[in-house]
Amino acid sequence: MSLPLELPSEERRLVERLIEYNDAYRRGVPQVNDAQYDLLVARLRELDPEHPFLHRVEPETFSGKREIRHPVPMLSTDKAYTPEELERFVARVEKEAGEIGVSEVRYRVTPKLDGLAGRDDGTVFVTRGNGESGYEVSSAFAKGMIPLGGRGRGVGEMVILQSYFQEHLADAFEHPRNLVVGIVSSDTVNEFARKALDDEAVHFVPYSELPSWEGSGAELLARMDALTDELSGQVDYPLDGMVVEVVNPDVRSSMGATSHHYRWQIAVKRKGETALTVVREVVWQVGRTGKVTPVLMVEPVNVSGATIRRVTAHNAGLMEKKGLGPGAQIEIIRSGEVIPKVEAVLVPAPTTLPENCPSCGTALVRENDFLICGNEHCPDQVVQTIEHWFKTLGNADWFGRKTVEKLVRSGYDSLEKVYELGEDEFRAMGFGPVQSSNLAEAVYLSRTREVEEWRFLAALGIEDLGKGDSRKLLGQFRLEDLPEVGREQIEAIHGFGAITARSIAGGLQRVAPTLRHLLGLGFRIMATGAAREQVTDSPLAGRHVVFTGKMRGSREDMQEEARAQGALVQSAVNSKTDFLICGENVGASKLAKARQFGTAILQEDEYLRLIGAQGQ
Ligand SMILES: NC(=O)c1ccc[n+]([C@@H]2O[C@H](COP(=O)([O-])OP(=O)(O)OC[C@H]3O[C@@H](n4cnc5c(N)ncnc54)[C@H](O)[C@@H]3O)[C@@H](O)[C@H]2O)c1
Ligand SMILES: [Zn+2]
Repeated sequence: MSLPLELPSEERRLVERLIEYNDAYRRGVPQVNDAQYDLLVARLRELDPEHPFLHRVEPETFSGKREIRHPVPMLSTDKAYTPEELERFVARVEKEAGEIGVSEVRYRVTPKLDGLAGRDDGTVFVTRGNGESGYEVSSAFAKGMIPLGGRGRGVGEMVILQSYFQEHLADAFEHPRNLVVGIVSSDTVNEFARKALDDEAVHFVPYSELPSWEGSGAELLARMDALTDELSGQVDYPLDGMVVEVVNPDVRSSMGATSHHYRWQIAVKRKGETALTVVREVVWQVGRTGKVTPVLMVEPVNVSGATIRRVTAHNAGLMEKKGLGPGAQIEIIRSGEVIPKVEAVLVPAPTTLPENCPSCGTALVRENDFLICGNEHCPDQVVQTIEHWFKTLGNADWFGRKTVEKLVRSGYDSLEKVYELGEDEFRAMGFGPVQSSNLAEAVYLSRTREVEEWRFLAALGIEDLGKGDSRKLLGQFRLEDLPEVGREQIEAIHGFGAITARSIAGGLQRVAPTLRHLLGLGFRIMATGAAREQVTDSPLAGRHVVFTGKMRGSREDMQEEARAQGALVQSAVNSKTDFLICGENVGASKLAKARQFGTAILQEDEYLRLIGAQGQ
């Protein structure tokens, strides 16, 4: 067992962040977009090309599901972002083929589906997991996922029809993958997912069912762009490039695999595809913090396999400067995200800015490039605040956009009011009996399940105060003291500039009554803040710990002490658990689980010595 006693370095922080982002992404609640994530991965490769994180499949974990080993590993893919990188791949293949005496190598190209990978052997259906073993999600078919071509067709991808997503779900979900993950990972499915399943829009597509092209390396290199267009046009699923692979079995087996990808396979990604279109109409939307921003409704156009109707244009200033009014001809770019951006304006058109808030009619105020609605009871802002709260807390599902809109329309237009809601109130608003009971349960769970202090703070949705800055702030101040913290005190913390400090201080004052009210409701908040920051040199700092069996002392006290030393105390062992601390009469299954996950197992005495050695 190696103890985490070295000082935190950029590299370690970076890896911790990557692990957290990857985990969130695999759970269907990404915290950053793919391009941002890939940048961090590139930075790690620069710092330490040999880092283990870069040489394994980025794992996904679904709790409460049976783990099943794959007969052959399900690996990630190597990536080529430029034609040169693809040329180098072909050169590597041809060299290897030459060495084993194969003169004619065939390549196959298929669209790279952007969903959740799975393997269906006809009896059980398993996710990719960590590549070696995955989680059984056979129930997905009973829920209504359609196995394309029937059961038992091997590896493939769980996806939702792209046109269906654009039409019915693009407003409620950032990415179709998040919805698919939601369907397979939890026992219940939300209202959107239920409808998508009923409408037969959620599929498991075996890779063997995909349209494909086959040819030589020279043809491949000459035609890659055209092939991408042709194949994209033949599928109605979200795509993330093309997969190029060697067909010849002998070349495949001689090239083999790394611990991360097969050497005979590569994903070809375009940096972002662009298309030309015309602005038809400008729709203004109110954001959570009152910013009123434009969405361009454009002449429908096809970009990387998806029909685009809406394009973000960021702010009022940009609308004026670039001339993005109705009739403007624009080049749009789509790089990973579902909603594309303006890349260039080829023929500008004048635009008029709205004077009143589209949601509540309040006169808008101009602040630099932005239009602001200053009404804190503005319905659109309140809806997003409540939605953001539940999404960020992440410990209770069910509060999607449609549901929250209904609450706000019924007068429950603040977090204070939402926490007064019980089953009867939900029914009175017109929710069905099952949904009412689920919603009441979710309100209860969100209050009683443990939540990290920084997450709680970030969930309040204060402008400029995301998760990272919430952590930093709580490293210096206690949550309950924050409303009294002034701009200068925030500015004094490393990493906060004058402008953000002022905006955060203002935001904290605005939410102070809500914060005090919520704290009074007795949330189970795990101190991750000021108290913990001082003990980062404890061997428990940031570690996931589970206590089990009969302890000599009180288990509650031991858990409390562990938390005080910065540990995250869990109730059950999972892949994240670092230490299992055992008292007497420990169940065999807990131990087996710990061994399976490589968790360090400590007896009570050993543990006490470990933390006791600390202060010396
Ligand atoms: N936004 C975030 O927070 C975040 C976090 C982690 C990872 N990511 C993204 O995930 C990606 C890396 O993760 P990954 O390894 O899961 O994905 P990948 O992009 O490397 O893709 C590999 C997978 O593609 C699948 N696939 C789809 N179509 C296929 C086809 N036609 N043939 C063969 N295989 C096909 C396979 O199952 C394979 O496992 C990166 O693009 C990264 O940006 C994002
Ligand atoms: Zn408003």
